[in-house]
Amino acid sequence: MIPSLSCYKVFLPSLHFHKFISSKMGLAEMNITNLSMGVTVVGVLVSWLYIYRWRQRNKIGPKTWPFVGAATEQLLNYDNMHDWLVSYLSKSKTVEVPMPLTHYTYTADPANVEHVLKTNFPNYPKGESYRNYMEVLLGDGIFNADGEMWRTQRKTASFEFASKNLRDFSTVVFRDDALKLALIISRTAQYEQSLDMQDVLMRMTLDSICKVGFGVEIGTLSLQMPDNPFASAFDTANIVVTLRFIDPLWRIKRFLRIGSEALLNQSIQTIDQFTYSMIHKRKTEIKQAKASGKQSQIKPDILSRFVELREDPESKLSDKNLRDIVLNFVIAGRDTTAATLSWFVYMMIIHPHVATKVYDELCKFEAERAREEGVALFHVGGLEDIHGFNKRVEQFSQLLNYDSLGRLPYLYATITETLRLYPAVPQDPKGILEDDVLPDGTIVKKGGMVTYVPYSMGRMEYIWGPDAQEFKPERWFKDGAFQHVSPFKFTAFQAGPRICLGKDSAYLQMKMTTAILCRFFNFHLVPGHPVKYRMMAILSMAHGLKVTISRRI
Ligand code: HEM
Repeated sequence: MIPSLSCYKVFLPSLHFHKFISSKMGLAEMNITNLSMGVTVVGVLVSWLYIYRWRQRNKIGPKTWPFVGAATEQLLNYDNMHDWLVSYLSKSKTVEVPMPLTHYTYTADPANVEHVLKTNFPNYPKGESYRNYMEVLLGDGIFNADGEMWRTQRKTASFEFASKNLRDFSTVVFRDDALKLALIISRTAQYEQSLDMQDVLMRMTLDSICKVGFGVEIGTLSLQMPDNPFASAFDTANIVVTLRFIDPLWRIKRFLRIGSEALLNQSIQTIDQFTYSMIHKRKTEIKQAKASGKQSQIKPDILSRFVELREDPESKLSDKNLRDIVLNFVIAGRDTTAATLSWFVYMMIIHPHVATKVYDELCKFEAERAREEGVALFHVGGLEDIHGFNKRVEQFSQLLNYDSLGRLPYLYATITETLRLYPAVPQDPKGILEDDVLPDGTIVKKGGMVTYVPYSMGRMEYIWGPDAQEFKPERWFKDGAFQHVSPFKFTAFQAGPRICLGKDSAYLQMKMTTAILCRFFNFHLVPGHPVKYRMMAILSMAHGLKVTISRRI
């Protein structure tokens, strides 16, 4: 306790001196009073904070601080966020993460996931927050749309995706691009060089989706590995919009056009330039084809189909709508597939016994298919016979088509197992329109967000059993046959009315590519290369996947 200074005044002899001293003493008294008040306030604050945190001692999920909620903990764990969530969700199937202006609920409970994605689907749209974060990139495209706008796009796109024309066209595109990739890899092996597999896979899927989506060959997958401004801008935009989810200052940065938001602005300009030029090119080609009566020359790509739809008087599609549609498909089809393929290759590297089983299945398949087609397989005169080797790769690729690829169950299971542990969309947030109670009793409030977490779900023992964290394609088989599981348990493609529209197309490309890669190559990680995910909407590798390669016959 601090004593009051006034008790010393009685000892002072002269009034003048007294006044002088007492004025000085008054100041000191004030300072000490202030100090004592300050100490009291700090004391109260510290006690309050202590009680605030103490009351959360039994809480499962991140502990919060007043005003900022769990934002600090989430920011501190940002680079590791998926595993940070695994640590909480393994203790509780649902965790609450209060944030400054909103409230996040993360769940790995299949019953909750079914409720959100299907049973009470209308209550869980993408939501305003998601829309605000992503609009700059996705616009009004299917990924970012809700309600009627989503329903219309979904209907049209589902119809297009079901078309045999598009499937046949995609098969050819995927085969050509996988073959191109194989020849680049073969050359890398020949010269004993290293290669960033994620980079080449991103190039391959970008080329493919641009061909399937816009009908245009952009040629980023080539031996010269050309820089592509669209691809770099696209990656940057993806990273920055993901950062918005946890950066409370993003709106200010956007307003001031500084930092990450300035970078985003620049990237969007590059993306738009590229996309609008594609749209104009395709429109001109279609106009010319129609004017010369050569409708059959109109390509079966997605953009052409939507440009044609635009001519329907009922359709109100503007250039901006077309831009949003195609960009959404690029986002949907490019990074997801390339990221999955990268994790697949990594799984083959660290699980060589699985790579051997995949290889054995492919060799058997090759022999069977060659017999069926009545073709003699090229004889390769040893690993030095580069020409013969490349010819054999090409010949093998011709044996692959939509139907024959369906006869590789172990390969299919290996891709699926990769997606279980490394889902391309690791967490998927939904808005909340009205207060609701999830099946496990968690109350969710209007305006917050509920996120199902495929990355965590794939690792939960309460879903997959004690070996949940192991990479084991065999888990997908029962009595020798592949067993599909509930999409509310294996959530890599989402589930319910908004289930991924490109699932079959993605599997087609992944099977085509991995069949060629695993049949003819072994991959080895460059020593010391770190493999770690990067925090963005898609689960890609932060440092790429540097490998050396050996050929196998
Ligand atoms: C391994 C590859 C893929 C994975 C793991 C995957 C996963 C997903 C997921 C999780 C969603 C829901 C996203 C959300 O709620 O925002 C989704 C939606 C979607 N995907 Fe895929 N996807 C893949 C490949 C593709 C491909 C190749 C295409 C088409 C070219 C595609 C087209 C779509 C579309 C159009 C939607 C939006 C559906 C809607 O909102 O109604 N996806 N995908």
